Amino acid sequence: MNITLNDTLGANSSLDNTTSTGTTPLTFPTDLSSLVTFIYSFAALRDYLKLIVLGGAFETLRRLYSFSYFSIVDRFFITASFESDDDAFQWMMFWLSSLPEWRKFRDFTVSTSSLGLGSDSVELNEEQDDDPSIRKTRPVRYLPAYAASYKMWYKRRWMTISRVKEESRWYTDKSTLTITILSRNRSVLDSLILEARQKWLSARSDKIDIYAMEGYSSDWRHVTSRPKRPIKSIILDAGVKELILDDARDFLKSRSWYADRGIPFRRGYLLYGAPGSGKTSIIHSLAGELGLDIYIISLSKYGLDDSTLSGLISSLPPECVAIMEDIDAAFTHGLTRDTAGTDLEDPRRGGDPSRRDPDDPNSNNDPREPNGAPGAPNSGSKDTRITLSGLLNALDGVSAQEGRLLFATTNRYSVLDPALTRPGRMDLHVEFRLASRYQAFEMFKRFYIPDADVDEPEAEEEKADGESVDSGYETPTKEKPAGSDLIDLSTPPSPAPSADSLPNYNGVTHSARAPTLSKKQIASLATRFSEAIPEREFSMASLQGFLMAYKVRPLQAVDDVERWVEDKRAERERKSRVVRLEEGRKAVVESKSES
Ligand SMILES: Nc1ncnc2c1ncn2[C@@H]1O[C@H](COP(=O)(O)OP(=O)(O)OP(=O)(O)O)[C@@H](O)[C@H]1O
Repeated sequence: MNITLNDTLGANSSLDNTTSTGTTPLTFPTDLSSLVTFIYSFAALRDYLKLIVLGGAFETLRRLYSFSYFSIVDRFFITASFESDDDAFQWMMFWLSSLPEWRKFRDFTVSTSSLGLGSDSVELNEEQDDDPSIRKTRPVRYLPAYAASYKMWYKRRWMTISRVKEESRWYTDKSTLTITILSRNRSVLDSLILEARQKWLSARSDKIDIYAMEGYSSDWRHVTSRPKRPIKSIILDAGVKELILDDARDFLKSRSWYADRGIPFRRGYLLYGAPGSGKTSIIHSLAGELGLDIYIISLSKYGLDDSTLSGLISSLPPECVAIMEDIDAAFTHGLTRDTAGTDLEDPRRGGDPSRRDPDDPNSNNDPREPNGAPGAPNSGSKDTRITLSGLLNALDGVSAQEGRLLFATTNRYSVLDPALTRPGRMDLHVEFRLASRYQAFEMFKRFYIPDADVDEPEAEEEKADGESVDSGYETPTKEKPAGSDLIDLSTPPSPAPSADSLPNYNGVTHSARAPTLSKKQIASLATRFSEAIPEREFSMASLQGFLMAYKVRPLQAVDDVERWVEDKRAERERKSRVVRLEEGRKAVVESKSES
């Protein structure tokens, strides 16, 4: 093949099969060096070639650099990532915000989004919290900025911290915190994480964390942190609180005792009885007392099935308080072993606790005498999600978590299947009844005597000037009140105060309206109040509701309580008449349609 080069600049070359006059015929190079010379003779190709060689060299160098960088990082650095929906992320953020170096950085994301953080210390200066107007907004937090990389020393080791935003499937604001430490020893990371967790825990010793089920998965999600409720604020019949608390404490100390005997290390508590009698409150308070977090299992949650439930229970932490509220309400007609399954969303089921009147005896308050027809086996709905056997398996199957305290509550004790309530699943059954006079007395006292006084009665014994002060407390006697079979009651025998011995209201503002009463006067008023409350007829929640309306008017509360009792009784009578009428009407319609 002949090639004709018709080009002086090299750019306008043309190749021709024919040799023409005035052109220099070129033969195509057959060896490599003449090929290079041949290509090199084209100016444009020459430039391209230079570019390719240079680019290739740069790329090779870049790859070499990143390869060596990452092999050095792999060899000499430790990298850990923390995801924002995980507890460890919160520990790290809390720890980070407590470092003096953190205060020196100048590049932040300022956000009111909590990212699930319960930590206060990532917020702005605490002094500003005192301003009541600020509490109307969500707390502002300094978070590590997305683009920034923070460099600092940790235990004389170089460390960098960065945060990367993730596009999540669920469109939630998810991010990952990455920490890189210059160290070949992983124990540095271990100690950093332990330190962060310890800091987090000790800063939160007055709070409990509450977790709930995450969507349809078997994961737990941090919902909120709450201040611990003092156990003293729960007023129960004498001995009940101590019984539960001592039992739980004893259980937590007995891991090896259980192991030695081959007994699964789990404890179940069934709190049953009247609505508004303090079942939920005591569980929260107890968790605080034991320093455990709360995990709420909502059996009636749409989409919960046997395998999710089992996954949830097996992923509980080694020590925690798990709560199943209204355990009967998860099933249409109560739990029986024959229950093939139930329709969780059936609005017709009788167990909707929100619709019950806590003080209405017709509303199924007394668990021993349930109003509705209990325990009818479910015929098996197509919407079945959770079954009794699924629940039993989750409670004590092989995957059930060891070390947890499970609290189940119900207002309808008698509809529960014995398999569910047997020892091993529910080891301790505690009944909560409507308020006794003792409880009414104690509630009144707690309501109007400031906390500090209630918690430290000894401090009141002697005044600074030596004058003794009656704390208003009576030593509990062994005498039992009429109608109470559970309690040791201290009924203060103090006489009702005479009208002129009571102070008058002395101001117009909210706080000034509250008269200054001595403990003795409060105790006397509490006696009058409790005498007006019929034994076991009203729930503690409704007594609390009544007193809330008299927040700073204890005298008026005592004056009005009898009328309130009458009104409540009349209202209850009215309601039960309506129910009877409706039932009568229904019966007539049914008998007509049958005939
Ligand atoms: N024994 C009690 N001592 C102090 N407060 C109480 C007591 N019982 C109820 N309360 C108050 O009543 C309210 C409702 O109480 P709680 O939710 O604990 O009742 P419950 O028995 O769990 O009711 P339900 O069965 O309807 O869920 C709370 O605000 C709580 O402070």
